[in-house]
Amino acid sequence: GDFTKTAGWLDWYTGPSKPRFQLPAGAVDAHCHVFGPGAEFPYAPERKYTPCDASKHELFALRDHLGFARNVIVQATCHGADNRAMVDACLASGGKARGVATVRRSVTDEELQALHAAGVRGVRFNFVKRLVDFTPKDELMEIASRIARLGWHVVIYFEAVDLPELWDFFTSLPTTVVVDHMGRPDVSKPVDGPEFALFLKFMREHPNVWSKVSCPERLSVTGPKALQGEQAAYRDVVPFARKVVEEFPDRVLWGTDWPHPNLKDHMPDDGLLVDFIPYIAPTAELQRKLLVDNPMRLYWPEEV
Ligand SMILES: O=C(O)/C=C(\C=C(/O)C(=O)O)C(=O)O
Repeated sequence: GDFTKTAGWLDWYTGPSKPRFQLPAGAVDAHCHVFGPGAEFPYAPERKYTPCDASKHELFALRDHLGFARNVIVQATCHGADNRAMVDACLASGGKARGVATVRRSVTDEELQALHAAGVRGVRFNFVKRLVDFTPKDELMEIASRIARLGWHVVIYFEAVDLPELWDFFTSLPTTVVVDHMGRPDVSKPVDGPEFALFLKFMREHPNVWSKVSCPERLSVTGPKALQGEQAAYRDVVPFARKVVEEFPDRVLWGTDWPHPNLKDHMPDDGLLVDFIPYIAPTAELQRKLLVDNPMRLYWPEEV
């Protein structure tokens, strides 16, 4: 396959800083990926980008460097419905990683059982048009019904402008639903404006809906530069993420999103991303729920 990087696709940040923020014991990086290595785990022919290789070894080294105890490894679109790289990393983690897979309606019950045995606890439905082609809703609902019987949840990735048209489908899903990156709000709009209000309504009216308050680097207009003094990096994202954490403290997750696919203008220092957490979860209790209690309840319920 073609292992060259797509134009402008940045490699992840080499030598991330040590976070100043001390993660609580047992913290979970609840959104990250492994890519390839392409020679062993080829990228999907239908992919819309070709990443650089990003192995389980580098992921686990980052986990230890930042102070996380566990990972949730999410299938990315560059591997399509070929979950082998993610499964390989889960199996190599010694029980410290769970997975979220991508499956098609053709997946067999035996394949689902094998994914469960490897530590998979959810499937991912991606609606971001630059990443995937359209999948019929009846196929997705069929998959959701099948995996619900395994006790799995559905992770959804979509852009805020598409929430209205996806609303009926999302609110019909028969499982816990976890939204990636708050549904990508436009943070140049007011946090109390109608666009973000629709997302908050989605969570308010549907207690089965959770959200990751991750990826400020994807959403921010002000960027990674912090103002003098106490201002956070990606300060324009803080009001949005903090609102979700404070209103739904038991239904939020956080992740690095390493190795940060498809970022073009800058590559975040993962240590800096961890230092963003206290700005959006300002108390020790909120931090413990966000980083330990919530991901453990969802991914390692047998240990809670
Ligand atoms: O990694 C992310 O969560 C975000 C992106 C990519 C994917 O999720 C993917 O390829 O599956 C993106 O916004 O490009």
